[in-house]
Amino acid sequence: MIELKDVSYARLGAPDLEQAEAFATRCLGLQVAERSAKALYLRSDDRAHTLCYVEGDPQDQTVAFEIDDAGQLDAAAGTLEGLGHGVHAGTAGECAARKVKAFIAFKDPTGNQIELVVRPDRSGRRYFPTRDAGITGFSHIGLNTTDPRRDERFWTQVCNARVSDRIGDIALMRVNAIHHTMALAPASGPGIQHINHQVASNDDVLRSFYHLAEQNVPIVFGPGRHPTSGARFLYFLGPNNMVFEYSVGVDAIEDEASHRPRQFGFEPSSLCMWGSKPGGAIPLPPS
Ligand SMILES: O=C/C=C/C(C(=O)O)=C(/O)C(=O)O
Ligand SMILES: [Fe+2]
Repeated sequence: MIELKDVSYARLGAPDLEQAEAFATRCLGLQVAERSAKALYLRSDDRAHTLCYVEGDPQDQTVAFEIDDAGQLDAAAGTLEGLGHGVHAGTAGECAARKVKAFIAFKDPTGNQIELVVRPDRSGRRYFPTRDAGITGFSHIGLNTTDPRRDERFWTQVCNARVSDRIGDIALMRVNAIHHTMALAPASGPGIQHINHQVASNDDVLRSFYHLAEQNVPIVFGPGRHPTSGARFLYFLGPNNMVFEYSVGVDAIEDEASHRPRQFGFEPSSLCMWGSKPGGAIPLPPS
């Protein structure tokens, strides 16, 4: 079994790094860790980076998960190869570009680009963004799936993901005590469906709602509260239509052994207990 410990970073292709930087710093509230002509590294917590925009095609989207050590990385490569997944071991240059000691890259059954990393860099400096969005860290991702049952089997039986809850066929899966680190969202092809950052308080969610609306950032869902994890949330669009989420108050799974996934219907009330519906925000009064 491949033992995922946590989500580590997302790498997104972007044709316009300046636009990505403006969004990340003025809207989302990340800290620029490093910038070069071809890449922009962003921090959201004590890690050296958790999001990297790389000059290129926005369809090029990768998510990385941390595993414990090099021995487990070798074993993971063997397991994946045995199952017919092509595995690429990161070169020294590729490891440096990801700020990790070692990694392997492969595609999940939908074709999502996944990296497993060992010893991602931490920063000795405190995370200190230019905009105070109250972010406490990169927490989970939504991953597209073209076959939810197949991909749930892959993540739970090959990796150590456990289903915390399901909404219709959307599995919310954990790899540690946090309610979910990944959510599988039915789609017609691979890709990252959304990127979540936790914030410190309900106030942060609502402050950002007004801030983002003022910056003309499209709000696509919320403010609301998920019945599944209990989190208060806000979803909005970033560069190249990537969906970002702020949330606060995601449940922890208290007792790993006794937790049973709950089944929610695929309907608006399963997505938000306050009545918000995906696709539209509360209209703001004219200023
Ligand atoms: O629309 C449902 C989303 C549920 C949750 C949650 O329970 O927190 C998410 O954050 C998610 O799937 O992204
Ligand atoms: Fe989410």
